[in-house]
Amino acid sequence: MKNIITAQNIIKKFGVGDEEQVVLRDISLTIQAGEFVAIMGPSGSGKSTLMHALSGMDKVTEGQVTFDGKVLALLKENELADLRRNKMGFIFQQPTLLKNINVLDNIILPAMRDKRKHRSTIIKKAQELMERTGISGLEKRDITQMSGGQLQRAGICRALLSNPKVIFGDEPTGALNSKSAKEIMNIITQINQNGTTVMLVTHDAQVAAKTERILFMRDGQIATEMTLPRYNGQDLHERIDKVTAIMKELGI
Ligand SMILES: Nc1ncnc2c1ncn2[C@@H]1O[C@H](COP(=O)(O)OP(=O)(O)OP(=O)(O)O)[C@@H](O)[C@H]1O
Repeated sequence: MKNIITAQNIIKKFGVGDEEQVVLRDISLTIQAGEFVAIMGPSGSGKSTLMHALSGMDKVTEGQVTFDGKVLALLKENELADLRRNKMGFIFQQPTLLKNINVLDNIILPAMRDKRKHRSTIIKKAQELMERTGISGLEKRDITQMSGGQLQRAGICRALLSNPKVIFGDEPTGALNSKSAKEIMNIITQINQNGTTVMLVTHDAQVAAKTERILFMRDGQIATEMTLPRYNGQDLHERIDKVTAIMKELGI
């Protein structure tokens, strides 16, 4: 398997002087292409900061992050923006969609910045993704008339449009009811099973239990990690029990 992300001794500090706070404390890790990873840990332990560092959304204070063979700190701003647009997809708790344009236009908006691609090719791909995520037919819908689950599906379509190598999700099911959360997790699992590397920050043991590798953070470090076999729809309760046992052990 190929390494897609490598972090070497990364440290992230915020603030200066008396205000300085060390949020990531010397983290080294490797993510291989195709992995399905969850990051868990108490509030403030540095989960989102770690994801921001690995995706180049934020710079590290010390250490080095390599993404798909490229050292992020050595890239120019426009190269980093290109890398993020073409090789990474982001799913947030609530997708940031624009209210004055319809669903399809929201989905294709970031991809339209790539002048090498034709609008018709982008629309065709967007429609395929809408079909795959169960929102086909809603192309012209105003986003104020969509449910939370439908909006998240649109956010996923937008994230997948560039065929990213890695999908980063920060609490992607955090704002959804349990039925929608389950459906969105099924879609994300499918994305991973089709070969895309997926990394999710989550507080939810049910979500983490469907992944294959869980990094447990505490106080800016990876306290421990566990691996699980690929989830095949069976034994979810056993998997959740394993996750919660470690959370308990770590006092998370
Ligand atoms: N831009 C920033 N400037 C200053 N401090 C920050 C910034 N981003 C995060 N922090 C601080 O870093 C620490 C870790 O934050 P982070 O969001 O990574 O934690 P988390 O584990 O994702 O928490 P949660 O589960 O609550 O989202 C917190 O104390 C937070 O206040």
